[in-house]
Amino acid sequence: MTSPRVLVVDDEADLRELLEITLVRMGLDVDSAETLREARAFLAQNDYALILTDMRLPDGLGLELVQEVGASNKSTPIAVVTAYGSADNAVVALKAGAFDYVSKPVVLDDLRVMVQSALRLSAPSAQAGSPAAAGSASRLIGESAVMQALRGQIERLARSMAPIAITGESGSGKELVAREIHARSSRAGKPFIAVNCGAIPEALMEAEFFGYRKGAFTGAADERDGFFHAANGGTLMLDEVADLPLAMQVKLLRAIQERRVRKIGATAEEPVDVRIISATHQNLAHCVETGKFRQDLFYRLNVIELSVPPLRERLDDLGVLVNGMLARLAGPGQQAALGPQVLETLRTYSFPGNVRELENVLERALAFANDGVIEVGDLSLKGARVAERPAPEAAAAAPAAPAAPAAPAQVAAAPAELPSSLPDYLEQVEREIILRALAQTQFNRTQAAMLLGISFRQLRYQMQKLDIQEPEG
Ligand SMILES: Nc1ncnc2c1ncn2[C@@H]1O[C@H](COP(=O)(O)OP(=O)(O)OP(=O)(O)O)[C@@H](O)[C@H]1O
Repeated sequence: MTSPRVLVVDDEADLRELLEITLVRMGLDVDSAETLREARAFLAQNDYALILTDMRLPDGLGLELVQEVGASNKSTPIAVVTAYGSADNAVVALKAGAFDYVSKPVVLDDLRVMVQSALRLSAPSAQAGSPAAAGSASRLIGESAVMQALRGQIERLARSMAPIAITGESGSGKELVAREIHARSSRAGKPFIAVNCGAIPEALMEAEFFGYRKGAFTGAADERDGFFHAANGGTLMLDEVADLPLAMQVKLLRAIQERRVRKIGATAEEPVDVRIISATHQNLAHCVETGKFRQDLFYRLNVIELSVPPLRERLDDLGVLVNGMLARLAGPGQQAALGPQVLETLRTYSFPGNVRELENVLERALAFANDGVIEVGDLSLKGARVAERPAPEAAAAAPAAPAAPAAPAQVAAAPAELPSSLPDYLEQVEREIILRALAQTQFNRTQAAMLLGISFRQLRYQMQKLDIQEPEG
């Protein structure tokens, strides 16, 4: 079996030699070129598992090669060597389609990690074993034109290390898209860690992201890894990234730029190999304008933007989405289907909560449905005018009666004032109880969470969900 072949393009003899030696020691065959012209000649003759090019070459920029390789249909991973401190070059190269970059002076460990990652991409055996190549069922449902375009982008982006910023309304599928990118990448065998940046108390953030050494602070009884270590070799998704406090943004930028993290209480930094995907339903550029988000971190995270369209802009997918969800929601051996006009009714709804709301609507409707067949009356769509269902007593009183005909006008309204929407009612109750607990504890969320027997994070999450804000001042 022949060794994978790598093309090194660099006019600096010392660096070229260092790269060559390192790659040969990794068991690779290496060709070297000093100019773009030589590189093109090699590329015309051979297929490479990886191309590694310097940015500045005597007859042009390495970037040109990145673009040419990207435009060819070979999809060879190409990485650039960038000058020290030249974050701009790295970002520009990644935007142009580079697989990854290493900065000068080249740290050999970083180089090896990058090369191995590239080789996993080109190795046919590795691909055959990966869930992606096995044609693994994608959880991302949808055949509309926008979804097909999104799938194409996912496939392409899965082959690079470029940071991706996913935007889209709440519940539109941002996390699912991030998971899909990870699952289709050479990192699929390593962890995917999703972190809700808004749900971590500020005081714990550094420890959560970077970990800590034993004894680093009171309560640090054992050494602990942070998210970066946990995601090593894989993907770290920073969800609701706009919620990061400014102080943490600085530390995160450093970690992303240096690809190194220092645990609290540690003296040395440790290398981490993590692909960053960020997501937010806010307008991050606007957060930069208002000073809530650092421009430099924005620039680093936003190398590639991916936008997930809201469900109301891809209603063509409603049918397949519903089928996929019902198949999952129906218990084993049970059926779950839509009755007449249900799909049409769903089509008229705007789904402010997007796919997550659709899931919730179906789950709830299925709980009300007879024999697993959801009727229009089983749907409860916020603010939508949906035909009323017969009063529950009518159904309960005649359980044997098959599908009662349309509600007769004389069915009396329930005397005990049933809520018109159970979820809305429960939200209201939940809000009142949380507010009472917060009032009792002068808005000390830790204590309030304890009073309610839930974790701090759960409370914070519920507060966000119900839009409960701490009073000013
Ligand atoms: N295209 C899709 N096919 C199947 N399920 C989907 C699709 N899009 C979203 N979902 C489902 O909808 C739910 C919400 O998706 P997800 O958590 O990815 O959204 P999000 O945009 O990250 O939400 P948030 O902004 O609240 O973090 C999940 O249960 C997910 O599995």
